[in-house]
Amino acid sequence: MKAFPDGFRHLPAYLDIEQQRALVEDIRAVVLAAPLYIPEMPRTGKPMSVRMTNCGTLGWVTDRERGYRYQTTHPVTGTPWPPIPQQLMTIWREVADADVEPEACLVNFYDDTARMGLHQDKDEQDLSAPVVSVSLGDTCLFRIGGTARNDPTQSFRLNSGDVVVLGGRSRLAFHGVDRIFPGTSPLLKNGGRINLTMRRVNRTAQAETLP
Ligand SMILES: O=C(O)CCC(=O)C(=O)O
Ligand SMILES: [Fe+2]
Repeated sequence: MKAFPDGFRHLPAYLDIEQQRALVEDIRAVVLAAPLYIPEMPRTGKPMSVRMTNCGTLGWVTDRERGYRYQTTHPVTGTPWPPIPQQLMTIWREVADADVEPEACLVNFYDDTARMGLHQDKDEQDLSAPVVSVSLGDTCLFRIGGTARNDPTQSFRLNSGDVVVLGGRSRLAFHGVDRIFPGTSPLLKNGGRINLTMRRVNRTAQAETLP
């Protein structure tokens, strides 16, 4: 048994190839409605290597001036995000063990050289719901540690169709993507990797009114 933090789950090959193909078609439609854009690091404006878009009532965006945030509209086109595809909502209901629905689904596209530095997902008000991630296309090397940046980390491969749940004590675990392994999946015609992360952002109205 690997010593991952409580609440971390890796579900290998959660989606079969037909489910993966159907999801890719859904994401193609999302990207047509809400094109991938190049996110910028806060303050420095340094472009990230991953291209992004979102679906859901809220989307996670970042640029030099305003930094990391959730908003209801695409930062470039100004239009509302398309809805989260039903297949993704079903995965959330199956694995999230939460009584709320996700508001945001971040769509990350990695080309062969893209990566994502070690970070926490902590821009959400509601940290009781997990982050649920779905991987499609080329395999990546994923790294996860503890809740402090310098905690020891472990690395493993995420393959197309894998689902990861960051919940409980792993909800604020540092994690990142060190590299993509090009040519490891035939799913995406032009190669690369898609990662979809569903997040609950706002606390529920019910929770706010309880004593
Ligand atoms: O691509 C991945 O597997 C992780 C993505 C991620 O950590 C994020 O979008 O916050
Ligand atoms: Fe993340």
